[in-house]
Amino acid sequence: MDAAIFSLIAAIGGWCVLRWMRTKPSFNRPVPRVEFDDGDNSRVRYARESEKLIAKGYHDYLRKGQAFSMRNVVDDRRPLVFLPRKYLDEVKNAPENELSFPKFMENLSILRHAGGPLITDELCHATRTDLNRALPRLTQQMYEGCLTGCREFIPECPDWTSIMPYPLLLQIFNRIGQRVLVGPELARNQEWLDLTQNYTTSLLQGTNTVRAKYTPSLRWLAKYFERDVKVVYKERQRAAALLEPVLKSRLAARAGKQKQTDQHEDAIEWLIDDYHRKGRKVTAQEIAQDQLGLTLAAIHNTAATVLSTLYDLIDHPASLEDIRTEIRQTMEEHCGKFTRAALQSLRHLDSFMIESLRMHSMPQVTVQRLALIPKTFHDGFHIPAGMQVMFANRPLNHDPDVYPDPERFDPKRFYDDRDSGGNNKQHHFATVSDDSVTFGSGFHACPGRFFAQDVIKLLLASLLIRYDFKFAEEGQKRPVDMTDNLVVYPNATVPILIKELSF
Ligand code: HEM
Repeated sequence: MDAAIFSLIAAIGGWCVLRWMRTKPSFNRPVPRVEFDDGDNSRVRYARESEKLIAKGYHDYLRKGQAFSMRNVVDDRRPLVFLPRKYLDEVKNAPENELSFPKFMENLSILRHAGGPLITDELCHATRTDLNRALPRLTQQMYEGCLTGCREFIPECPDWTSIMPYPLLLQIFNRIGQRVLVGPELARNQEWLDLTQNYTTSLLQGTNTVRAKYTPSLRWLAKYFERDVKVVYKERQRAAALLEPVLKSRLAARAGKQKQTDQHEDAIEWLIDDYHRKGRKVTAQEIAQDQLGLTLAAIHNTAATVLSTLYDLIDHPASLEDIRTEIRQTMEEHCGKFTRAALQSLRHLDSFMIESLRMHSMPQVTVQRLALIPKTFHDGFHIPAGMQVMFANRPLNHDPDVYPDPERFDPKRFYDDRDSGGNNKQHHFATVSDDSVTFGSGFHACPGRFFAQDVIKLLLASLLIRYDFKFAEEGQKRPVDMTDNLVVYPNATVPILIKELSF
């Protein structure tokens, strides 16, 4: 009996040591930890001021080719490891079983424990392949969606009228986005629209609660006790219930060979295709998970990018006029319609959007990966399994070695480059390169960026040719951005003035 207890204790002890060894960071070179100097390194401080620390780490270490680490408020056992650019190629090309983006996301947002959708292969495939192929055919439909959205959500404003722009932009973008993602059956269903619009906020609330109240090993309990997490699960169930009849009818149409599939060009159809290609039956629960995953990836960050660009346009009235003229000319040339080619010819707008995104990029960090096994880089630098690695995006966009005079907003910074450089591809809004990682890099680079680019242009075109905008106060400038952990948002709490243009 004693021997059995002794063996059990020894086994548990051995398991603890092994676990400790797996989780204990063991870099083979110093990876300095960057913290606030005044000793206040609280969770709240990180949520609000992480930008300062990342900028400090970028300046003190990354620019010199050395990695640094920072507190990980999601899991204190594993700090966030920021890598210098010399490792970008190896990270972006690393296979999934070495450095994983989906696993990173799952860990960072505690998706599994907060009821959030996982990033599935099917949802990535639908975006990367099918959505991007369909985009040229969807341009005019999306433009009409923008016009209808503007008419429906923006109040009549023959004189200067105060509006809160973000909720309006969000509603318009969600309407257009859902037409492409979920298709015609639910794109005008108010319950679906409310659910998808609110889902990101519910999930954020759920993950914040789980983070704040539960240590990593007890997070699985949250779904039984936490109201915020129960709400997320309930919304997911409701999404599946709304999708069930749509899925049934689409599958029935396929079975009856009514050729109805030809009529649909949306993510439901692409997802069904992908599940079937893999020989799998698809359920409403799975489609709901993928639809909510797409909603999460697409809706808020694109609407916030429109808001951010609009703020910059108000701050630069001469550029706004140039862009308005460019849009009008393009529309005349294309008989009032929008094609992909017409969108691509909006070069002033494109250059302005890239500059706005450079100055105010929302993700502070991108190309984020979880090391599933230990990884050794070309120069011998070694990171242990379990580390979360990433690249600092915002400081790169403000690095004077990459962008001369980086704090100056230059609306034509990328327009001129396109003329002189000969390599037009280098400077389109959706382009990713080693100098521009706002949309990530490598295989996992945001597959929705072309869709985001097109809708942002269409929405701005619809707004600028119909309305004038200004800030409420004389001499007022763009409000200061707001930080929430690793994301920086345009401040959406400020009203602006809008007025219909007279022709
Ligand atoms: C301005 C808006 C957007 C920004 C700034 C943005 C940014 C990003 C970033 C930084 C990543 C991670 C890339 C990496 O780590 O290498 C990503 C991934 C992703 N994005 Fe976007 N995104 C935007 C809009 C969209 C839209 C509109 C969609 C869908 C229609 C979308 C779908 C996705 C998906 C599915 C992934 C995961 C890709 C994968 O795992 O392979 N995004 N996005």
